[in-house]
Amino acid sequence: MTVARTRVALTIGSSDSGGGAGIQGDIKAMASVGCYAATVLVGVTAQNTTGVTGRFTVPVDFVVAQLDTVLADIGVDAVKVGMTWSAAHVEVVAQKLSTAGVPVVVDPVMVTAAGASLAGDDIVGEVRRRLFPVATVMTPNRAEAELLTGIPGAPPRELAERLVALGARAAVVTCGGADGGEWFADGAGAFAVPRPGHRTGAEHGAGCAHSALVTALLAHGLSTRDAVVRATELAADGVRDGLVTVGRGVHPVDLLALGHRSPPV
Ligand SMILES: Nc1ncnc2c1ncn2[C@@H]1O[C@H](COP(=O)(O)OP(=O)(O)OP(=O)(O)O)[C@@H](O)[C@H]1O
Ligand SMILES: Cc1ncc(COP(=O)(O)O)c(N)n1
Repeated sequence: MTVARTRVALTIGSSDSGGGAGIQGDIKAMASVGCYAATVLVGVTAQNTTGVTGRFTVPVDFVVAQLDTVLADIGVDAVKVGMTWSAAHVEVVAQKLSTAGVPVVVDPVMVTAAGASLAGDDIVGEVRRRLFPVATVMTPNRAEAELLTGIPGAPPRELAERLVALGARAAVVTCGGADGGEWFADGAGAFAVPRPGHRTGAEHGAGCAHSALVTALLAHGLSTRDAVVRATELAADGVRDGLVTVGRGVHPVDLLALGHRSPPV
C-alpha cells in the first residue's frame, strides 16, 4: 500500500495567547485544509480579543535554530511569514527563505483586526528590501499596504499593483469588513477577488487564516491565483462561522466548525 505524502506548511510568526490569530490561528487554518503545520516562533504576545497587552521577542539566533531544525528533518512545501516584529528578524528570515525553493507567502502583520500595532518602527523598509524579493505573494490588509507602498488612501487595486511594481511577484490587498473590496495583482494583470460579507463581529484571526490558507493551498500545488481565490472564500466562511461566545472584543474566526459540533457526551 502506498501512503500519500503529507503536505507540510511552515508558519514563521508570533503566538497569540488568545488562540485566535498568529501561530495558533495558522495551525488551525492549515489543518482545516489537510496540511501539517510546522511552526517557528519569532515572538509571543499577551493578547485577547480586545487587544495586545505585552510582547516578548525570541532572540534572532533561536529563530534561526528553530528554522534550521525544522528544515533539516521535516522539510516544507510552502512557508508563511507572519508577525516578525523587528528588522533584524526580517533580515535573517528573508536570507534563509531566499534558498528554500518553495512558495513563500508574506503577511506583513503590522495592525491587528482590533487596531493594535504589531510592528517595530524600523520594519517597513526592511520588509520592502528583504521580503518583497522572496515573496511568491504578499497578503497585507489595506492599512499595511498603504504603509508598505507609502500611498495612503489609495484604492486596493492601485495598492496591489504598486506592491508588484515594488518587487513582489504577486499581491492581494485584503479589506476586512462586510463590504470587502480585495484586489489581486501579479505580472499578468489585476482582478477583484469576490467574497461574501458577514456581520458576525468574528474577524479576529481572519487575516492570519487567509494567508495561512493561501500557504497551505500552495503546499497542495494550487496556482497562486487559485490559492488566493479559494483562501478568500474559506476565510470568509471562518468569519461567518465565527465563535461569537468567545471573548468580549473582536471574536475569533472558526475554520474547524467547532461552533457547529455537537458536544462529545
Ligand atoms: N466581515 C467579513 N466577512 C467576510 N469575510 C471576511 C470579513 N472580514 C474578513 N474576512 C475574510 O478575511 C480575509 C482577511 O481580512 P482582513 O483584511 O480583515 O485581514 P487582517 O486581519 O486585517 O489582515 P492581516 O493579517 O494582513 O493583518 C478577507 O480576505 C476575507 O476573506
Ligand atoms: C501574534 C499575532 N499575529 C498576527 C495577528 C493578526 O491578527 P488578524 O488576523 O486578526 O489580523 C495577531 N493579532 N497576533
